[in-house]
Amino acid sequence: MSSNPSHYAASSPWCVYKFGGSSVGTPGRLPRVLSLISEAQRPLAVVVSALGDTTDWLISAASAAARGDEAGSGAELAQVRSLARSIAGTVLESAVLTAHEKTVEQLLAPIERLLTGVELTRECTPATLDEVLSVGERISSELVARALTARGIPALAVDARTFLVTDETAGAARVDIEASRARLTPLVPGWEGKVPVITGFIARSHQGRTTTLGRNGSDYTATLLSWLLGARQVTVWTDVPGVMTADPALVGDAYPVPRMTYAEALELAHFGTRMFHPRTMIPLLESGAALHIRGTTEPDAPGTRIDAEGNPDPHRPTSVTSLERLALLHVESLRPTLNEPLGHRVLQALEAARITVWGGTLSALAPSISLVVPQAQAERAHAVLEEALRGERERREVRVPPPHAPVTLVTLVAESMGHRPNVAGRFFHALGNVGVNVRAILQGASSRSVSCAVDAEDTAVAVRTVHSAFNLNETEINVLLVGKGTVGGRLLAQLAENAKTLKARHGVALRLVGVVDSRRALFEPRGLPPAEVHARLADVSPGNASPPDVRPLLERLSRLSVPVLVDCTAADGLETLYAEAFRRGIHVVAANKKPLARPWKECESLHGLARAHFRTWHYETTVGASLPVIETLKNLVRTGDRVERIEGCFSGSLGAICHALMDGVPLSQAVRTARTNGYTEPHPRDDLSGLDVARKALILARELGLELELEDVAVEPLVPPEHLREEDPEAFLRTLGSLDADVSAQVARYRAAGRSLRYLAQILPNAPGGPRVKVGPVAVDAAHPATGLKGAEAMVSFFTERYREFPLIVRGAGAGGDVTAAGVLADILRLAQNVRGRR
Ligand SMILES: NC(=O)C1=CN([C@@H]2O[C@H](COP(=O)(O)OP(=O)(O)OC[C@H]3O[C@@H](n4cnc5c(N)ncnc54)[C@H](OP(=O)(O)O)[C@@H]3O)[C@@H](O)[C@H]2O)C=CC1
Ligand SMILES: N[C@@H](CC=O)C(=O)O
Repeated sequence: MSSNPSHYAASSPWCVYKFGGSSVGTPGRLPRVLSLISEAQRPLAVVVSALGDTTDWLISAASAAARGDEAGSGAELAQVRSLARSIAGTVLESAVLTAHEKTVEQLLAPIERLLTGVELTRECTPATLDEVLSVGERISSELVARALTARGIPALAVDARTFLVTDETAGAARVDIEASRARLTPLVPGWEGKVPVITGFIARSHQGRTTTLGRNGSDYTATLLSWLLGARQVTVWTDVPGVMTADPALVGDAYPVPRMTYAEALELAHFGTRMFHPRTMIPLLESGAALHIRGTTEPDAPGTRIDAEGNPDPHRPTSVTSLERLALLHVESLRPTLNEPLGHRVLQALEAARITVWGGTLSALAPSISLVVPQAQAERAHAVLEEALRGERERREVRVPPPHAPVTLVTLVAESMGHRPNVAGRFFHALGNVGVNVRAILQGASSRSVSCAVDAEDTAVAVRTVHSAFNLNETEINVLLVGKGTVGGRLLAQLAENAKTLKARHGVALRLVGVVDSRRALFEPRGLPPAEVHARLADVSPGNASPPDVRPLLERLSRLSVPVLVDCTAADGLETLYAEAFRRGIHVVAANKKPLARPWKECESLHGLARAHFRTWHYETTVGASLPVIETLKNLVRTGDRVERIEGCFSGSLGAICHALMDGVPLSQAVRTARTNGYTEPHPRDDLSGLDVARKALILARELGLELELEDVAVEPLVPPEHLREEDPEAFLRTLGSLDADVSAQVARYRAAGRSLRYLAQILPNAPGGPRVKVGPVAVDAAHPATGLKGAEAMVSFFTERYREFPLIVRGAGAGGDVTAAGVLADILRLAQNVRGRR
């Protein structure tokens, strides 16, 4: 190839369009292709691929023939014929159609004969296969040229074999550019005033054999042609609106990159973008022509322009790719130094065995080596290394462990890598934050990309996380909500109300992907509109399991970026779900106190599990709804203060009930009102028994590091225990009526004595004889700080070494759907803040 770019620099008025198989071979799309051609500037050369899946069918036909399967081969060819006929039928009138069908038959006849030969010899050589495949593009170019002509656009079908000259390599031939130029030059005047519709992918060897140009060969034909014609621009029309920031199948928010350099495109092609083959770029690098990738379905969208300049904006988007089905090979040194560095020998051995090495890390001094190879070649590569390092292994100098597979190579292609700080830092920080285990790090020598090998199961989350850390102004959080009652219901409303502000002001895109209640489950990874959840859930028929099994949903949730399980139930046993969530890399935000009140050891191991998997478990709302009680306590402990006493009214419902009683409201009515206002637990018995307050006290005590159990909390219920046996909440409320008179009389006595009924909690970490925690009703005097509490107000006073004279007091609404939901939302946002990949 030429080493003198200026000699063949893009300077002619020619433009080149290339249309892929789905653009020309999907019913209904060809008319759009014809319109795009008719509107394009002239002179225009068009390159086409084979229609739809024609190439795959031809490959199958050849394989069937090689097996001697005449019927199978015929069936595949019948598909080729049928598609050619049906697509032609959409754009050609009957007279032209008949002529076209005749041409198709003429093109297929020699291929059928060739396949008969293959059947007889039971062998399809690569050269024969090239000949068979060539018919696909020839049918396509005949069709498009005819359809253009029929629309009054002069066009002619051009077989690229008339000018593209290659070596003899079958399957991926090398183009002889000078010989091709010599053949093309005399042909071009014949194209005057017409659109040449040229076969992509195929060429002819010096010896006159049909050859093909390998994967994405038609793109290569188009860029080669642009070079030969001196065209300034090649437009590749595809199904997608340009080169995307990530694979849209993995990342819903991926968007087209407006501009990039050839070098970036090459890097992307190398590391997994299936849109173009690195070879496609070579003619462009030589001539300086721009490559434009545009979508046939959105022809007015700008698409992606690839040229020498790329995008000068320092905040331009960055692309993330993934290359899957790989394996990681290690050579581990068992000695601090070796006599001879191994890198060269290792690479040489793998190269001799024709094993593709996608990348690796090795250094001149440290002998340990990591290499990424195709999974299909991993076992062979392992054997090759064992053999190559036999001496070292026998001397116990190195170890070659079995390959680790499957892994995926995740690559960030960033032109700015080399000249902007913290690109790699942000890449790894983002992955670390979502707990993706980076198994090996590879930085390209071009300093234009950074790659790492991750376990295959982490592919989606890794790609999404890196994509959002670099390309989105927001952190995307995916929420699975369990429980949609008082708190969960208000959370849904707040998600609907605040979504826009959260995105615009705080850069957080909160996506609700699933909702579960006691009977039904709904999951939609693309997101559920929170306002529609109640109606959508009502449409789901309850499954056999009640409550539904949430574990399969965790699997799906874990594949999304920043997955969060939000527990707004009061259900028992959710600790097992949390454990499963942590193991799967899912964060937990909970209003449910029960998992925190499990036996100390169990609870500690759950915290340990969260830490081990780098997950967070936020539960601020479990004490005092959205009052900052737990965070305040954590801060006191973190900053080295010594907590001497915690006390207060921890229950919003009991606060409201006591306050109503003092106002002369009967107990049964006070409890019913508290329940209606959403202050009580699903079963109000949990409040009146003191159990709910005991759980809160235990949660705070454990935050102090006290190894206490729920049974260690001394609990005095608000009403006598014999009235706390009814299981059904409604029936329970009715039975409370029998207590109304006694309770009212008692409260009247307190009032007469200038006292008020309050339900207090006290934690004494340093009490003589060991920590003491107690909760129960107290008739407090007028001077007591709890006397002033109104309605559902809660209050937590921290008496510490630093806050001895004047305690640190947290006070405010201690229950209610709205405040609690706001606290849950705040916990989710706190998590978002922590996991955010910083720019
Ligand atoms: N209310 C408040 O002021 C505060 C409450 N909290 C805590 O918030 C949690 C929720 O309270 P609240 O909203 O009042 O309770 P609700 O009874 O109003 O709602 C509970 C929800 O959980 C669902 N649910 C119950 N069991 C299961 C299960 N096993 N699996 C899946 N879903 C289940 C229920 O389903 P279904 O709809 O089918 O019945 C319902 O949607 C409790 O743990 C409470 O302690 C914390 C602070 C304040
Ligand atoms: N039932 C609880 C609700 C919050 O945890 C209370 O009354 O405080």
